[in-house]
Amino acid sequence: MTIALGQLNLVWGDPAANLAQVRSWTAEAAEQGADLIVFPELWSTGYDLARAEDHATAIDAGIFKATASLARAHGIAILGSCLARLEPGRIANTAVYVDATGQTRAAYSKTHLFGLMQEDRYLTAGERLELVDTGWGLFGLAICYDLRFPELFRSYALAGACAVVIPAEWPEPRCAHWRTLLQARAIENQMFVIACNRAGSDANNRFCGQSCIIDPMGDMLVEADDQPQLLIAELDLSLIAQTRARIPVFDDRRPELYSGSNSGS
Ligand SMILES: O=C(O)CCC(=O)C(=O)O
Repeated sequence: MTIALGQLNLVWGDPAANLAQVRSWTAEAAEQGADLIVFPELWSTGYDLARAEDHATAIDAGIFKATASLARAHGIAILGSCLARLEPGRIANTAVYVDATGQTRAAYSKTHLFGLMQEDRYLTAGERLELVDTGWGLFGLAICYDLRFPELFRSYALAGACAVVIPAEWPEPRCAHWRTLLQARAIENQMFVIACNRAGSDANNRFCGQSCIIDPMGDMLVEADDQPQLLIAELDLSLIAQTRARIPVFDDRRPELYSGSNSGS
């Protein structure tokens, strides 16, 4: 499976300008043979949450519909998050996976809202985790701040995920956390971690880029710097079984000793 990461510099509050960038990068990724392209968190608007009411649409309309058409036109799956109107009065930061025929296969609303970006003021948290069957394997969905919650990743691993995909807008001052936590999630769960951050700045933050794909041993298959760029890497999914056979973490777990939501088998 070949995966592209579209590390864009976003235009604040301008879905048309951001969609134009997404269009051209999707075409390029498809030309280069990618099966899936991942874009950053809230790629159509950035963190323009004060105008969330204006930007949000149902996941079968607006920016989501345009993304589905793009996927169909180029025969490539697309994942990234945008503002979604889930029901009247409820707006969420929602990552949607559309397959290469333009079908919406999964929608995950960020379950851990990030107070530093005022998400708790404007958005409603998602209430469930979401796995998508990509045709190559099950991928778990997470968004940015979710990275700080290892239980979410372990839940996906226990449910059979071979990768977790993470669109993000992760600010520069905590770049070391981004890199370290992504690597830890890949190593501890012996799965692929596919993370697409944004580049550039908005009025409040500078973002660190460093989008990457990490394999089940924790090795970087591809890694960006802080500039806008399109990255492409091929995943060898057999590495998951190889890694788990060599270091059998999942056989050696002692769930009976753990408390909390991951105490099951
Ligand atoms: O956890 C962090 O430091 C960054 C999280 C974040 O920027 C987000 O969730 O949008």
